[in-house]
Amino acid sequence: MQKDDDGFFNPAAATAVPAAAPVPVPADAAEPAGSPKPEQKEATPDVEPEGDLIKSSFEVTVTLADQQLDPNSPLFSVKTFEELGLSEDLLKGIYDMGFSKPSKIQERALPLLLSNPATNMIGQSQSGTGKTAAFVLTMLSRVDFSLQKPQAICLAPSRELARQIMSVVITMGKYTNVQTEYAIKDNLPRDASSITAQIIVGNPGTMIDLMRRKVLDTSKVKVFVLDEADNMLDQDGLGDQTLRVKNMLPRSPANPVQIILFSATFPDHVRAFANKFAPNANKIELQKEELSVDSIRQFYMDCRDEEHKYDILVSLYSLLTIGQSIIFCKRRDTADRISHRMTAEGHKVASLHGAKDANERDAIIDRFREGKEKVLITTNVIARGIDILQVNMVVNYDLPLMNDRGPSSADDSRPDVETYIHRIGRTGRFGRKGISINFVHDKRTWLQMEAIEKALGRKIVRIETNDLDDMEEKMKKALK
Ligand SMILES: Nc1ncnc2c1ncn2[C@@H]1O[C@H](COP(=O)(O)OP(=O)(O)OP(=O)(O)O)[C@@H](O)[C@H]1O
Repeated sequence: MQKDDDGFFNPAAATAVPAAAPVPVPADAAEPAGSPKPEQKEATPDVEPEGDLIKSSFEVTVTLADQQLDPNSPLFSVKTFEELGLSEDLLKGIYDMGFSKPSKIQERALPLLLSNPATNMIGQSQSGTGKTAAFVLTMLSRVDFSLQKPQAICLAPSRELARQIMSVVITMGKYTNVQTEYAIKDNLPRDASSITAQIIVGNPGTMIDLMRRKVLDTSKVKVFVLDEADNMLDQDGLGDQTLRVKNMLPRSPANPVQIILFSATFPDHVRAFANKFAPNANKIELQKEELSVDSIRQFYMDCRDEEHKYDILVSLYSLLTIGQSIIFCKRRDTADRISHRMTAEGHKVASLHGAKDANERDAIIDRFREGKEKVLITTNVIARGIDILQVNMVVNYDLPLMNDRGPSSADDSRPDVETYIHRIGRTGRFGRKGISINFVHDKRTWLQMEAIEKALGRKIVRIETNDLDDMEEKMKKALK
C-alpha cells in the first residue's frame, strides 16, 4: 500500500521540536568520529520589505561537512543569483518568476548545494521561505540536457506537492531543454517502456514501481532530493519506501549521488536517521524558537462542543473568504460532512482528501490554486508544502494529534507539533501576513493546544466566539 497520503506516519514525539542551536549537532555513526563540528550563528534579514512582503529575520546554524572551512566565509553565502555561476537560461527562468534576490535559505544553501564535488545537504528553514527553489535550481543546474536519461529524482509525500514542485521545475527551467516526468499514481508515462526525461518528481511508492519495472533507469542519477524530508524518512511510514528508492540508486564511491534533504521541521530522532541517510552533509539548522514564522498570528476559539465548532466555522465564512482559507480536519469523513453541510446551506466550499480519486484531487487543488474556490476543507494530505500565496487563513477545526499519524501512534493523543507547524505554514508565505485559528472544545483539546503553545514558545490569543465584531476586528488587524 502506498502510504504517502493523509497521514504523515511520523514517529516524532509530540514535544520533540528540533534541538535548539547552538547545541552541537549529535554525532552520527555515519560520520567520522571526532571533535564536534564548527558552528556559527548569524542573523540577517531574510526578506526585503518589498511589496506586500514584510521584513523578517531568523537565525540559522550552518555546519559544514568540511570541518576545515569557515561557515561564515563569504564563499558560503551569496547576495545575488548571478554570483552562483548559473547558466543564463536558468537566471532568466529565475527572474521570470519574479525573484530579484535569494532568500536567506537560498543565500546560504545554494553555494553549498552547487559546489563541486557535490556534497549532501540537510537544510532546515521555516515554511514559505523558498526551499523549493533551492533544490530545484540544484537539480536543473546539475542535469546534462543532452543526455536523455533520468539524472535527478525528487520525492515528496503527496501528489499535490509533487505536482507543485514539478511546476516550479518547469517554470524555472523553461529556457532550458529540460525534460520531466511524474512518478505519481495514475499518471504513469503513456509509453511506459522507458523514461528519457532528466528530472523525475513523484511519490515513493510509484517511484519504486517505475524503478523495479526498469521503466526508470537509475544508472545516471546524480541528485536525489527529499522534500519534507523528516516526513519522508519517517521509519514507520514513508521511510521504508524512501530507503528502497535510495538503495536502487547508483553507488559509486568515486561519484556519489548528491542527497538533499529539506524541511521546516527535523525532530531530533529523525535527525539521526537523516544523518545516516545523507552522510557528511552540510547542515543548515533553525533555532527551536524560530520554527514558525512571525508573520502568522495564532488564535484560538473556545467552542462549547463539536456542533458548536461547526456553527462557529459557518459564522466565520465571510472572513474565510476575504482571501482564501484552508480548514484542517482529522478525518476525511469530517471534511466531507462539513463541506456537504456548508454547501447545502448555500456556502461555497470544496473538500480534498486522499480518498478522492487522482483526477478529482487534481481538479480540486487546481481550482483552489486559481482562486475559483476560496475555502478548502481538507486533512493532513495538504498540511505540508502547498504554496498558495492568497491563503491568509488556516483553521485547525481539529488539532493535529500524534495518533493521526498512523497505527503505530494509535494511542498517542499528544499534539503533533510538527504537523501543526506545517499546517499553519500554509499561510504567511514568504513574509506575507496570515492568521491561524485553533478550535478547542473541551479541557483535553485546550491542554493539547497549550502544549503546542509551549513547544513553539508563541502566544496563541483567544478570540471570543460570541462577539463576531471583536473577532472580525482582531482578524483584520492581524492581516494589516
Ligand atoms: N528569492 C525569492 N524571491 C521572491 N519570492 C520567492 C523567492 N524564493 C521563493 N519565493 C516564493 O516564496 C514562496 C514560498 O516558497 P516555497 O514554496 O519554496 O517555500 P518552502 O520553504 O518550501 O515552504 P514549505 O516549508 O511550506 O514547503 C513561493 O511562492 C516562491 O515562489
